[in-house]
Amino acid sequence: MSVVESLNSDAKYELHRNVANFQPSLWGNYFLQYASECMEVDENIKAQIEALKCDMRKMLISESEKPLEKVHLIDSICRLGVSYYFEDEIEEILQNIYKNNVEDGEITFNDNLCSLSVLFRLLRQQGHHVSPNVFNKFKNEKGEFSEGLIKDVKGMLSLYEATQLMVHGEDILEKALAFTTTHLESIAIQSSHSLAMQIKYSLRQTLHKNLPRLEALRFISIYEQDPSNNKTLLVLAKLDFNMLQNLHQKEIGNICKWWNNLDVPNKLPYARDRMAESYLWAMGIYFEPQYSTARIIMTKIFVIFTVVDDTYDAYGTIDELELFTKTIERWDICGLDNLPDYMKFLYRILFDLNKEIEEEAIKKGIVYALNYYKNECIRHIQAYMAEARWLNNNYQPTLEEYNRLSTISSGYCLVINTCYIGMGDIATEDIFKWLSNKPKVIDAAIVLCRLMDDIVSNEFEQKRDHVSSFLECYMRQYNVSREGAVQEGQKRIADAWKDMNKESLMPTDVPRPFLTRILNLSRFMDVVYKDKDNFTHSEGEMKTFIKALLLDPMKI
Ligand SMILES: CC(C)=CCC/C(C)=C/COP(=O)(O)OP(=O)(O)O
Repeated sequence: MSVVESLNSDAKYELHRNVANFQPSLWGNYFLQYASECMEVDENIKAQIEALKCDMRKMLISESEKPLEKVHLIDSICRLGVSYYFEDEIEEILQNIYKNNVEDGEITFNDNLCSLSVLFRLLRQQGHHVSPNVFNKFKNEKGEFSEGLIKDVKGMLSLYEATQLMVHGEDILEKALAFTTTHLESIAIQSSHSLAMQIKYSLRQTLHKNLPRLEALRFISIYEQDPSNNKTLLVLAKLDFNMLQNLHQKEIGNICKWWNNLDVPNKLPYARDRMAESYLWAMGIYFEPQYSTARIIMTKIFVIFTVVDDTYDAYGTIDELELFTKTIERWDICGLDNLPDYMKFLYRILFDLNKEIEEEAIKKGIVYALNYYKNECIRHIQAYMAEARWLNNNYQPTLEEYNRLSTISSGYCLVINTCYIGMGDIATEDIFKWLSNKPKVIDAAIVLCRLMDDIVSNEFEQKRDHVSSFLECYMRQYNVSREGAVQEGQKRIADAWKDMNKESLMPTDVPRPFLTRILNLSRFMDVVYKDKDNFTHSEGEMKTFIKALLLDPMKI
């Protein structure tokens, strides 16, 4: 019996299935047109980029530029999305500034609010401990931020962006955040110039929490309008944007071909088909050319586990799910006979993905990573199963029970594990050991992911039978309103950002590229789950992001 026939026969026997009515994919096989065997970049473009990089490098290391001018240049390089070409130079320049112009954590430059805020943000971004006391000089005798600052809109905006790097206990940054938010909100309403547009954007999407590709896309158009821009840098950013877009198009094209051949949307029509959205998630983790294979594997993780999630959350019956879970625990392709056809099909897809990950780990010489991947995968599925049992038994978990399980079922432990495999042999066994001990930075990212998802998905999920989320558990346990629970969730999300910021300061537990992946995963949550679940309901902003990053080339 085919999978579709077996689905129809289920209907005849009226098995209780919990269907979620997800919208079909917006993209179908649109991306198939980009599928390509050749992943090489056009030689001519490569040469142009190389020449521009060379000029920029000379500018960066030249002695003539004043330190704060270099700080602004570095800021533009980062925001235009090309800092990955100049990592060593940027690190050295900021290191020198830190050595020469920071004493006991205090920045000794005496400059305007805008420059100091940019410098503070860049130093923190690079992991340097700098004190926010540098902003004390902008306070009045009452210890409040001086009203005179309101006229300095650029400075206010820069300070606002700098506050996003705050860690726990930084009262001055909390105050700066409240002060700048209030005033920027009113400036944005009153004013109509281009700065007002930037303010509106930043109030909704801060720089620190934005996905690097989206920031590059936006900042290129702002930088282009800036009369004092650096033309070499602007052209480099535009050419690089198109070069990356071209590579990303080929990757999503090849993934689309694989997905089409599997024919999942027809065979498992109950599940979300979010191939393009999954690619954006993977591209959010790493966009650089060297992560091409890693992006493809991560897209497959997201798109397949979305189907697995919908199988556990909605379609599968409890008996089928118990069988499926046991099959996963055996980690073997044998013994599928007991599974219904639709699950055999799903299991085979998952099995093939595991094989692909295994081959990649062997190729990269990091076979030790596989055991961690397997354990995480099984733990993740077992958490889905436990939630399905709760739902089946109408069990209402306590907040502690919910937190324990839902942080595993969020999938972020599995996602982080797999994305490290894609980083190759810099991912030593110690990195996986560190990860399996759930360090604070991982914990923070997982809590953030769980809560952001729960806050925005809650209403849609509760339309069908769905296990309690953080909101229900918190409301029950503390007898508070939904609003009160949302507020508590938001406070925990803000705390999680502070933890992540703190854990990213030197000395870090692991090299920075591993922290960048976690930061990017959290950024994806901020961009996509801020006020609705744009991954599931992908017709709005998500469609705009995909179109802007993967369809529309940049005009040079
Ligand atoms: C492994 C991962 C992260 C896969 C990504 C796909 C996915 C399950 C997204 C969240 O869906 P959801 O909002 O329905 O999730 P949940 O059921 O956990 O609330």
